[in-house]
Parts: sequence; C-alpha cells; structure tokens
Amino acid sequence: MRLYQMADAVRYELMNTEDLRDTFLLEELFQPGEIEFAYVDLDRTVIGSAVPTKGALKLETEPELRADYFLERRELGVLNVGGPGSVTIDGKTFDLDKLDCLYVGRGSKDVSFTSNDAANPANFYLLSYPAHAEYPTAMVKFADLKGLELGSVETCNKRTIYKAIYKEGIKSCQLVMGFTLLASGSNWNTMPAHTHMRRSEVYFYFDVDPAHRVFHLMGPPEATSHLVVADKEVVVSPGWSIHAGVGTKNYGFCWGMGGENQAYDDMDGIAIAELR
Ligand SMILES: O=C(O)C(=O)C[C@H](O)C(=O)CO
Ligand SMILES: [Zn+2]
Repeated sequence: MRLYQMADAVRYELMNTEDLRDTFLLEELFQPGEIEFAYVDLDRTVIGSAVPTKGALKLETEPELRADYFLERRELGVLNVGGPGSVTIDGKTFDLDKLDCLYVGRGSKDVSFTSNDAANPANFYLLSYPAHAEYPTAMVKFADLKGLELGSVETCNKRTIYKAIYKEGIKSCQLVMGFTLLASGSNWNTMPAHTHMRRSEVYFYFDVDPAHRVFHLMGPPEATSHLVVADKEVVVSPGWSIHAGVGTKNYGFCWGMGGENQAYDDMDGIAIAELR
C-alpha cells in the first residue's frame, strides 16, 4: 500500500508542479485484475480501486493497518464506474451497475469483488475511513438517487449532485460520499469554490475523455494552483484547500469526505472575485 503524507499550507507555498502532483494526485489506480490501495495520513484515508477480470478480488487486510481484517476498525464506500459487477460481503451479494453505490459497515469480514464480464469489467472505486461505531451495510442504485441540480449553462457549471452516503441517506460513522455529473457543454465543478476545515475531501475524476483533461484547482483561496488530471485519477484536498476544476470537456467525479461534520452544506464559500 502506497503511503501519502499530506503537505500543510506552509509547505504548499514551496511546491513546484512535480511536488504538487507527487503529494496531492494519485495516478495509476484501476489496473485490470488488481485491487490497489493508498494510505493518506490526513484523516487516515484509504483510497483504492478494484478491477476484477478473471476471478474475484478479495479485500485483504494490509500490513500498515495492523488489523486482523480490512474493516476491523474501518468503514468503506464503493462506487462502480465500470461495467456491471457485484460485491459479496459475508455471504450476501450486492449487484452494482454503473454509478450504484455501496456502504460496507465496520466489522464486515469477507468482502470480494467480481465483474459480470471480464471484457467489460466493473471498476470499483473504494474510499475508507476509521469507524468508531458499526452502521449497517447498504446499497443505493443510481436510479433511486434524487439529483440536486446546480449551476447554469450561462456560467458553464450546470451539473447534478447525487448524494449517496450522508446524513439523510445511507448512514455512516464519518464517511460522506456521492458524485457529480457535469452536463454536456458545462465544464466547471464546485465554482464558486469553498473550503471546510472540519473535513478533508477526495475527488475521483471519471468519464474523462482520454483525449481531454480536468484542470483541478487547489490551495488556499488567495494562492491557488492547478493539477492537470486525467481519467480515473484522484486528488486529495486538505481542509485548508479549495477543490474545484474545469474540464476541456464534461466529465464526472466522485467526492468523498472524512472528518467531524457530515452536513453536506458545511462549507465556507469563497466569492469568485476573491480567488488569486
Ligand atoms: O460540483 C460540486 O459543487 C460538488 O460536487 C461539490 C462537492 O460535492 C463538495 O465539494 C462537497 O464538499
Ligand atoms: Zn467540498
């Protein structure tokens, strides 16, 4: 498991493009036939991917977790952004089509991932945080999610927010998770931007056309930088950083958060004219 040590806002000021990419951007997840993880010291976030092809992929514990099994002290969010597949948890199977989301509660022991068709594999995005209580495992189908329409064509940020694991949805210990789909012709996410010191956020970009990129904006509002992000790459956003982006074409992204406040709208908004 790769280990990422987050920079603070002071070290951020000294970082060049490569430093920023090495620290805040996760590349090379989603390898066919593999399950992969990275451990981020901030909020003890574990970010991963599972792309089952020939057989099932098992969620094994990692030495760094010092746990008898992966979810001994953790909870897990799963979003499928690929072909149809399933997740089996202690003998119970959940079928996940594209954009279906699953919450796996603390204490779940045997977890495995399969694809229905190795030629069109499921792409499971995984996000896990420590959990101090046990909440029931639950799945929500994309068709059952009520989207929140935000933005407009005029401001190039027309998009739909789908909340899956949150205060009024699937209950969790600290994980908040959902995704946002940009409308055709709209390119900006999370603009006007915000920060939230009470929790860190992880952006996982998907359905980014291979010939296109998202310019992800980060940093304190008065000193922003950008990361050029390709499909299925992940950006970690500390509480002091904005997280927003503009694509050269529309795309989707999964947002997930860990921290002490699960209210989705706990955000400190920043006027566009304040950004530097
Ligand atoms: O497009 C957006 O706006 C978002 O998706 C915002 C994220 O959900 C977020 O930053 C939540 O804190
Ligand atoms: Zn946010």
